[in-house]
Amino acid sequence: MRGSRVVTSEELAAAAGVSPAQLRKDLSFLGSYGRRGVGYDVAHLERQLGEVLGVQTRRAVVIVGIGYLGHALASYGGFAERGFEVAALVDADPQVVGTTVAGLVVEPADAIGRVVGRTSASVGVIAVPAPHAQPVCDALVGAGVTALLTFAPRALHVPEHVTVRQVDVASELQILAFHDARRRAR
Ligand SMILES: NC(=O)c1ccc[n+]([C@@H]2O[C@H](COP(=O)([O-])OP(=O)(O)OC[C@H]3O[C@@H](n4cnc5c(N)ncnc54)[C@H](O)[C@@H]3O)[C@@H](O)[C@H]2O)c1
Repeated sequence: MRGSRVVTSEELAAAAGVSPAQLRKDLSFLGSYGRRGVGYDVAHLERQLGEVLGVQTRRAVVIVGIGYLGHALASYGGFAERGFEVAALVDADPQVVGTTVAGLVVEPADAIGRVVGRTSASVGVIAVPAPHAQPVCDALVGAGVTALLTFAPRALHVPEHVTVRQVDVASELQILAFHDARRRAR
């Protein structure tokens, strides 16, 4: 697909791991219809998906909490190709502040307002211990962040205009264990 001008639903379906019929149906919901016998125009499809997913514009991301998880996230190279730029890193530990991680100097927690203002970040990633997650969330929201991804195992309270997604790997493992146990019991 990379470098191609057109792509068939069969090729896209194979890449996505779904059936061609399902893929055509899903894309049709987004208003994308391929040409019979030709396929989908790649550039057009990319634009259309970008519009629907709201990822056309590059978004700056601030990661708060540069411990094990924050380090791994900051060093992950895969966000840029999805339109997210890790623009700043923040931590409360004086031993961590001032160190360089993935090419960025870690900034102090009391600078969240300035950091968000400088980077125009609309996305905040929270990777601090659970008891600190709400104050960090409040600081990010107060600074203008409207989308939050939190790894802390704690429900966050946010105003209506803010979207929160919580990643809970432990829950995913529990779900996996549940399905595995059921399958073994059969
Ligand atoms: N969802 C998951 O599957 C999953 C997996 C691993 C960890 N976690 C969670 O992610 C979070 C981070 O985990 P970790 O292993 O990286 O922890 P860690 O202790 O290695 O790192 C936490 C970092 O947050 C910083 N911090 C603490 N309070 C802060 C504040 N108010 N402002 C800014 N920085 C602050 C600390 O200085 C530290 O560097 C924890 O809440 C943990 O429970 C979730």
